[in-house]
Amino acid sequence: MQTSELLFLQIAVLGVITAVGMLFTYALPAPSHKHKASSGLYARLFLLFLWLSYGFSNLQYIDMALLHSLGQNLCATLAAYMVYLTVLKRFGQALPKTQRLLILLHIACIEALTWVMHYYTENMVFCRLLLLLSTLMPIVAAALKMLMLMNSRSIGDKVLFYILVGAVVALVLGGPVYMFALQVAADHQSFITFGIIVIAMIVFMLGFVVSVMHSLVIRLKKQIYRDPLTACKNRNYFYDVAPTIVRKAELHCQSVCMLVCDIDHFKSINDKYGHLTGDKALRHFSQLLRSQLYPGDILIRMGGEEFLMLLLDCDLNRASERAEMLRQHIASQPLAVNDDAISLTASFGLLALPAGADVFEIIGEADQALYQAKNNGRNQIIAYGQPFIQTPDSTTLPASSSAPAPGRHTELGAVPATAQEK
Ligand SMILES: Nc1nc2c(ncn2[C@@H]2O[C@H](COP(=O)(O)OP(=O)(O)OP(=O)(O)O)[C@@H](O)[C@H]2O)c(=O)[nH]1
Repeated sequence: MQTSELLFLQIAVLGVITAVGMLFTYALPAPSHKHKASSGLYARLFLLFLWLSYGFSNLQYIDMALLHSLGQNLCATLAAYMVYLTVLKRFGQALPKTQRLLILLHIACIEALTWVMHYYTENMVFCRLLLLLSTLMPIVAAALKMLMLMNSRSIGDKVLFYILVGAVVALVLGGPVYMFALQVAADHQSFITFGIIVIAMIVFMLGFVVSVMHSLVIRLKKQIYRDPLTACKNRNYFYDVAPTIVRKAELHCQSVCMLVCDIDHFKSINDKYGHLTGDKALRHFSQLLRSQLYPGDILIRMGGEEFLMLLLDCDLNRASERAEMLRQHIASQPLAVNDDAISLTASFGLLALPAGADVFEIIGEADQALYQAKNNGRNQIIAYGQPFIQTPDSTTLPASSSAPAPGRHTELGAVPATAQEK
């Protein structure tokens, strides 16, 4: 096979790889954010310009040196800027006007310098040096941008960042060797360039895809665990994540309390004011709960008007104080609807988690305490297995016969002193 045929074949194969890569990006889920959605376009343009730069690089073997240098420098620099733009758009950022002008100026300077060098000297060293610096600059800028914007907990972002750092290192160390020291026959050099470009395309596209897919997984996880009405965590979160949180707290020797609460007579709000106002009341209620959370606490809407809180690093004494404060806070913050004020109260079931407790089983006991609070007249707190009942006026009564029997969890501690003193 002749050299020209071989070159043509390599350009064609790289064209097919470019086309497949470009099609592949269309299969990626497009984010709704305008700038983020356009990152796929810039990734495709990166592939296209890299392919074109390979095409132009091969013109040197058929005596079209000026076109080769002008085309290669232009397309390789544009490909490097496409990497920068892909990163910028991945994080939803627009390209500032000044940067746009600087990029245009940079490209115009490169083309002018390339042309001048060709005109005055046969020496290609300057042209190659120019190419190396021109491609290096945008990749370094992309790596720095990535460092500033990336989510350090996202594996996808980390992969893309390390790929960019790898590209910078490869350009700095390998670029001069390849451009100035490698003395091989034309068809061999073209084949090496072909290999380098294919690797650059595959690695960059893989990094881009991993980064996009991983942020999609994070987004989906957020949605799966989020209650759309109140923006609290939902029951899925309780099933999937709560056991891990409790186990971690136990490992750090922290006590954990579970507080379930339920709005009293919520049905009558729906019946009297309608479902939309009922929804408003749920949002209002969840905000009241959220406003009383401490860092590390977890608030979950278990369904309907029932919420669950995991109070971390909090013993039963402190939890009963906090539940009482919460109860009073809810009762003192009616929901304003038109000219009306809908007063809300809630009933609470409280439980300190024994070491090694299964949260899925223990929630049944917290629910029993909650039902007890409802049966006792609502707007009160019952601690499961504790011989006291918290009444609406904050006085503590000894457990009546209707209170939950001190049983499996009496070892959790004595009646909270503060509650008894009140
Ligand atoms: N507006 C609205 N209502 C809901 C939602 N989820 C559940 N509900 C209603 O919440 C009401 C719950 O009623 P019940 O379980 O009888 O409880 P309650 O009226 O609060 O009475 P107690 O809990 O015994 O004090 C039902 O009417 C449900 O339709 C929701 O997302 N929005």
